[in-house]
Amino acid sequence: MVVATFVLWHKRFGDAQCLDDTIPFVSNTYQYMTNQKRFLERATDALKNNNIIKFYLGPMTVYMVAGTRNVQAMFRQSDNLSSEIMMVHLVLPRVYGLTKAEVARWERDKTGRLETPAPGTESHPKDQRYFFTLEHIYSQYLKPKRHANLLMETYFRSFSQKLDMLPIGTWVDVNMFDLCKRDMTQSAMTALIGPSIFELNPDFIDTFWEFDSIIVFLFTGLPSWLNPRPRRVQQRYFSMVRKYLDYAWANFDRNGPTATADWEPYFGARVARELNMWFRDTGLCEQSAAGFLGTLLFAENGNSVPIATWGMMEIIRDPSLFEAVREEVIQASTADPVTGARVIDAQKLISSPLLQSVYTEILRLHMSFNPTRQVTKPFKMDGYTLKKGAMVQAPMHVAHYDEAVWSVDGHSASQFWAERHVKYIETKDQSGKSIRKPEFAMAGRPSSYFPYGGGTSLCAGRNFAKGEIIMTLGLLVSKFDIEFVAWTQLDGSPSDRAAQNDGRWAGAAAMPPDREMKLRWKRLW
Ligand code: HEM
Repeated sequence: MVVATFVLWHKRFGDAQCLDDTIPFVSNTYQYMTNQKRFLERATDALKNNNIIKFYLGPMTVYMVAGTRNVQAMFRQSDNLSSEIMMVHLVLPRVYGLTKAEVARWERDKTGRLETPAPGTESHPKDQRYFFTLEHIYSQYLKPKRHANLLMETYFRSFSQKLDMLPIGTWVDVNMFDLCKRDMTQSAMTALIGPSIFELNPDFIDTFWEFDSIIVFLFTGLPSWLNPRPRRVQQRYFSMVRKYLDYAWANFDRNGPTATADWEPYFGARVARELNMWFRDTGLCEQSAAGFLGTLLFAENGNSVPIATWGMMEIIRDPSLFEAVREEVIQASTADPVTGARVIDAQKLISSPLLQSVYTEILRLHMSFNPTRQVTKPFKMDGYTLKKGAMVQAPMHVAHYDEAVWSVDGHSASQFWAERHVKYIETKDQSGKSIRKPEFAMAGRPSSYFPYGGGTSLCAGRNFAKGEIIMTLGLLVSKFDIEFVAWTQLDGSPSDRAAQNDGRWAGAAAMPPDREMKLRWKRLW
């Protein structure tokens, strides 16, 4: 009764409840920047009693929201919330490394991402509508199924070729996470930007994963004198991308027949080429173009690779799941009667119920990103007035682990359960015999599941990512007999437990496994 009266009083008079802050304005800020995992645990507890809480990040007010209506409101297109301001103030200068003058050009663009400029901005020059043009290139050349499928095919060809170099019938020791980090990443990058970046920079993959490990620090904006490593790694990584761009421009013929090809070796897929041509035409300096492209490579691999690794780890540790997944691959493929080599029907595999369920589970449990918007006009959410200038975040971790939404039949929300999203339908086969047919059906509310974010900044690569992840799982499970050997620390030393989410990535991206899985495998075809 007392709590209810307190909540009603707060709603009636305005502001959301504050998250405890031992030293006001300092403790929460420090924990948010240095231990996001613990911060999110505290926020999750607080959000159990209230669908909106408030805290301060330095001088900035931040609202964290949960619950169907609030999450939907946050992703809805509206004049009250913007994702562009954050991009201008945090992402472009800190992560992409754009110069001040370039950031200022993006800042002047208030027209939004939609085709029709935001009201009152109609006179802004069309060739300076940067957010819209970026969105337009993704909408034309990355999001559509046709382009996502082309990327997936190139990825799959390259990844298969790497596996085909292993001898047939011989047991080989493998570290699962390490293999995905190397071979998936190289194949996905080749599909997106072509192969030359690896020829020009032999240690590009290692540098990329080093960049992946410091990107959170770039976001938080800790000054370089306090922590110089992130900036150093960023510069080293972007100069490798820059070297690649210089080479690609020196060899690519913009007026030649490959300028509009689906894929060519210098710039790779059409989306990467269109982006690079636009960077050049719009006067973005070479180092900033490298920042853009380097960050796109992070978007492409920083989530897909750890997520696919989790998928393999779950499948390998459960032999009956391994067999069931292999059976689905057999159903979705044809085999050469002599060599046993399989031709997998990608579209059929991607719509297989069990694999889709596994894919949904691993994204639910391991993706942890806080989609963020900034309040441009005060407005009401869940009875509270959100102040202009404040940030609003919907931490997906809170929604994805909500027991009330995801817990079923004794399988708690925090547990991986491969069949959580499979429903069995009673039907009849051709002979009229009753059969139970599995179908994919999301077990919880869609508004409690948003691994790809939502609204206008919904992940542009999600169609490619889904195909890439499911095809990787299907290929590995059908191509190899696999035996689990041991869990180890990431440096190879023994571990007394299985992998868990590495909390250093909490709130920022997919949380990778904090342990390696050692295994033996034997190629079958
Ligand atoms: C498991 C895989 C992936 C996950 C979970 C994922 C998730 C996300 C999330 C959460 C966002 C931010 C959305 C927001 O701010 O509301 C995002 C943005 C983005 N992602 Fe992905 N992503 C994945 C794979 C990919 C791939 C393979 C690509 C391909 C290049 C890609 C390209 C992008 C781009 C370009 C954006 C920026 C979109 C924009 O601001 O308009 N992502 N992704």
